[in-house]
Amino acid sequence: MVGSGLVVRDLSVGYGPVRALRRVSLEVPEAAVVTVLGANGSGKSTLLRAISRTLSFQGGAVTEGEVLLGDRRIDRLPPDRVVAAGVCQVPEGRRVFARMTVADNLRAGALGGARAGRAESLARVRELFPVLAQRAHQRAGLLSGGEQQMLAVARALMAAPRFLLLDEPSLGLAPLMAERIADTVREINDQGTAVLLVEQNAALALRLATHAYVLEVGEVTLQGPAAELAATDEVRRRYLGVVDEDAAADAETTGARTLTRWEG
Ligand SMILES: Nc1ncnc2c1ncn2[C@@H]1O[C@H](COP(=O)(O)OP(=O)(O)OP(=O)(O)O)[C@@H](O)[C@H]1O
Repeated sequence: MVGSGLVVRDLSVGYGPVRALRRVSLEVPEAAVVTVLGANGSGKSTLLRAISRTLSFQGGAVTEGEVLLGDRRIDRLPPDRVVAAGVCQVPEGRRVFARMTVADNLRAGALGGARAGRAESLARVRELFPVLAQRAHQRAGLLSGGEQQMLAVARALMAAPRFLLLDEPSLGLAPLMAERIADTVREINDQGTAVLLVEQNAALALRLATHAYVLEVGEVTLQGPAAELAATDEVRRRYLGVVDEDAAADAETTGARTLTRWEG
């Protein structure tokens, strides 16, 4: 799969004098689910913004490194061209257009994608999220928090991305709704879309992902197969401890063989 995936290489990012990422490297193979775990402020959103080229809207800039999609560098493209290249971000905080209808939100999402695939994309999101089809003519601001998150994901899918960047999709949702979102992420991936998932809910993220990275203060400190990462003392204590002991216990049996510790 190497060669067609999304590759971040030695990426450093600053917001003025604030260094938010230091030489971060990561790979999302085609059709994989990869997760990035990290505490508040560790740089997770910054990483997604750097890939989607929306950093400048937040006053940030890449200072070194590159982002590749297959053999093509995408770190100099404007954000709409990144979408057209097949990489689409769902930002944190379910930013839907609250005054617009559900249907118009979806139409807005399709603007970045190829015109030819629009009907197909719409059929796909209707099937994934029947509730959005039922509420097509309702204002998006009237949807529940979980439904708004579905709409944010659906809107991104309208551009028919090959790589979906998800920023904390479970944030602020009740456990049952978070599970539904997780099921949807799995289904989206089953349909062939690769997912780069940023999450504070490590138990949920490690269940979905095949490969995981831990970011601490802007640096990758640990990476490896998700099951093996979930078995490490560090991840269990810092990211799984209180959240989900069952996941940690399951993971314990898998052992940790191929983890790579990154030394600064
Ligand atoms: N627009 C900005 N201007 C200045 N500094 C910023 C900006 N956005 C983020 N930062 C800083 O960059 C670092 C990384 O922040 P980032 O939001 O990427 O972390 P995060 O892991 O996504 O955190 P959270 O889970 O709280 O969203 C933090 O030190 C943060 O204060």
